[in-house]
Amino acid sequence: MEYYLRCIDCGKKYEREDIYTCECGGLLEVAIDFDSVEIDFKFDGNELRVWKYRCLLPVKREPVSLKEGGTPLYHATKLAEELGCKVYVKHEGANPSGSFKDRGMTVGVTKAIELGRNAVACASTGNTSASMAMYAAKAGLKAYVLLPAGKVALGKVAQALMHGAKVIGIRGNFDEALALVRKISEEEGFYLLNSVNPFRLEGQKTIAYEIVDEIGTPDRVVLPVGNAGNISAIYKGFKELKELGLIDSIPKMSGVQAEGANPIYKAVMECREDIDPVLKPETVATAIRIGQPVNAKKALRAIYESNGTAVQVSDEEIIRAQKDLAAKEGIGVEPASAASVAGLRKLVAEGVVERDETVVCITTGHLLKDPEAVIRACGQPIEVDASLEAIRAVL
Ligand SMILES: Cc1ncc(COP(=O)(O)O)c(C=O)c1O
Ligand SMILES: N[C@@H](CCOP(=O)(O)O)C(=O)O
Repeated sequence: MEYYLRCIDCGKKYEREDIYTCECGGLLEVAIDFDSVEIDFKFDGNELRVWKYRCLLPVKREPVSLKEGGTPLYHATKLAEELGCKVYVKHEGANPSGSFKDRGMTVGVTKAIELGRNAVACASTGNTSASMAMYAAKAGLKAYVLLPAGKVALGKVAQALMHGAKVIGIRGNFDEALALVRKISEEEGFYLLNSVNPFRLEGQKTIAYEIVDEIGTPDRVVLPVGNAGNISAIYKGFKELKELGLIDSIPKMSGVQAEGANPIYKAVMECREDIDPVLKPETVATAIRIGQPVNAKKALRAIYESNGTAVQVSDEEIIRAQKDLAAKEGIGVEPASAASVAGLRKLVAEGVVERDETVVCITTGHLLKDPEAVIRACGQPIEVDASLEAIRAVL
């Protein structure tokens, strides 16, 4: 498969692969030469995993893989009953490190090795660091992580530490950490694995491929938006399938943000092509506590070109959706992931989603990522004396 990097703003093409942005400052995307592609997979719902679609992934060597992808797509019957549309939940929390980031990291870390790098780096609200540390460990690379100190869920910090990353908390927010890691990576020659890296997003586009593989093209995909890489990647995946003649339509890409971290939502409401940063983002969904999404332009194009939309939800709505997914559908997700269902509820209430639509909500991370949020939402377990009487009294 032939491909090159192309600037989404000025269109400049690059054969070299060791860059993240264009000379003009624009974001880069991997442009595939479709005439050179030989499709060697079937959409038959079988053997789902990222590397099933290798003929559409821009790597040349054997991938660094931990068997990512192939995540369950649940028919959420109780939510469907409540909302009056057909609802599926694609649970990305079932990936090896517990989030969708693994799809990106398997490609990104493979590219790091192709480019001869021995160290990778990222800024993170948690999941990117957990995933990068895991894949760096598998590949034998050094891993450096910058986190907003005290603002990352404990499960994610634990993963990054245990997989051997050097974890540095900064007294600042995620957006500041990202600006710093971009500079330090350039100075030190670290391979940057945030979603500004176009190769990482290539792995994440396989979410679209897997959805089509299992149920065909849905009418709408609803997902949480933070740094805005995932919505851009999934849209790219659907768009490629359409350009290859493998599907006829593209789902309406619908992004959900927390009220306290909502730059994409605000831009969509004002029909703008770029954002005004939110300088002090705040939400219980720490994974999407991001005020200046690096992929804003790509995400806004994905939303407009697919006739999608954006919606904002409150922290209370997020926690209610998290509890409902867990208690009514048996799907355990972290708060940011539940934003997808909270957002779908709002879109149905506002009449944006039509009753006969087939909707896929992406739940991006596992419940166990953020145990402290669970205790805040559900309280501590009851403690009683070790006797049957005491137990019966609280049943
Ligand atoms: C669990 C979870 N959900 C959603 C997001 C948002 O994804 P994106 O940054 O690609 O918009 C992130 C991280 O960014 C995340 O960790
Ligand atoms: N939620 C993210 C934030 C960083 O996003 P990225 O996609 O640019 O790596 C995280 O898990 O750190």
